[in-house]
Amino acid sequence: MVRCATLVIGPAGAGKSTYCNLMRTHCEAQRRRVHVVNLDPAAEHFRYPVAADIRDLVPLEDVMSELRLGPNGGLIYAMEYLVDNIDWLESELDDLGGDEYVLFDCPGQVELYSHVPAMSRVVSELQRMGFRLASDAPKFVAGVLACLSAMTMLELPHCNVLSKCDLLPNRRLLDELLDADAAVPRARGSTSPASPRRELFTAPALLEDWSMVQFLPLDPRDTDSVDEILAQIDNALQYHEDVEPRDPDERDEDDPEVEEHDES
Ligand SMILES: Nc1nc2c(ncn2[C@@H]2O[C@H](COP(=O)(O)OP(=O)(O)OP(=O)(O)O)[C@@H](O)[C@H]2O)c(=O)[nH]1
Ligand SMILES: [Mg+2]
Repeated sequence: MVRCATLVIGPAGAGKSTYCNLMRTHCEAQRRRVHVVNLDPAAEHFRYPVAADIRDLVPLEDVMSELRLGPNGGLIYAMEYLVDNIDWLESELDDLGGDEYVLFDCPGQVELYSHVPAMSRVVSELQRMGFRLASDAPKFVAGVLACLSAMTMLELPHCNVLSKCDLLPNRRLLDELLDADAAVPRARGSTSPASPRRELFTAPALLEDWSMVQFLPLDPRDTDSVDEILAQIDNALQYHEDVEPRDPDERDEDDPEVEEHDES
């Protein structure tokens, strides 16, 4: 049985849950079954069918009121509680059955990916369960250091997504920014005083020089941009190597059909 999963991480409001729903819909249109698991104890609304929900194990409100913790302390406690009760997640994931591709919609708090070991322990446990993992971070350029921190802490293949590119008034500027070969000579050769725009050109280009961080633009209206991200993740996970081909007419009884799901 192939078990592949992506951890979708990124700052609060970056678009993690939207990404999970978009990727689920996109994969299902290609007859690839995807499960989305909520690992954010503070989440409230879902636009995707939730295959497993950490709030069933440890609701954040209960942690905060019973232990008199604030939202951040409560979240860290909840993630550590998950690690201590990993059997619960293991059994939920076992129930999904079949060839699995799981998206984990993760909490946004950066400390979980920098100095608190809870998320890297979750990663180790998922690997012990036989999951091939990649992490996928919807972020903007300013998040690059947080992104590097998460990459080194989680030690997983990583695909960095620039979310919300549909909101850009000038997409050409972004494409120039992401074109490292063009940007480096321009930034290095320039004699003009440092400007925010020049800094923007230099930072991602140098990082790409060191093959550390690459960015993929995500425009939810552009199927090609979603395909490109999926292809990068599949490549990192070697997803297609072991997957059994499915009959195009085959339809599993438990194929998800719910398009809109609101827990509130
Ligand atoms: N235009 C546009 N809006 C987006 C995109 N992705 C997310 N949004 C919007 O951004 C807001 C936050 O998106 P979410 O998917 O809830 O972000 P999140 O990272 O899951 O947020 P938290 O779980 O609170 O950390 C919502 O209003 C989304 O509709 C995108 O690619 N384009
Ligand atoms: Mg979310």
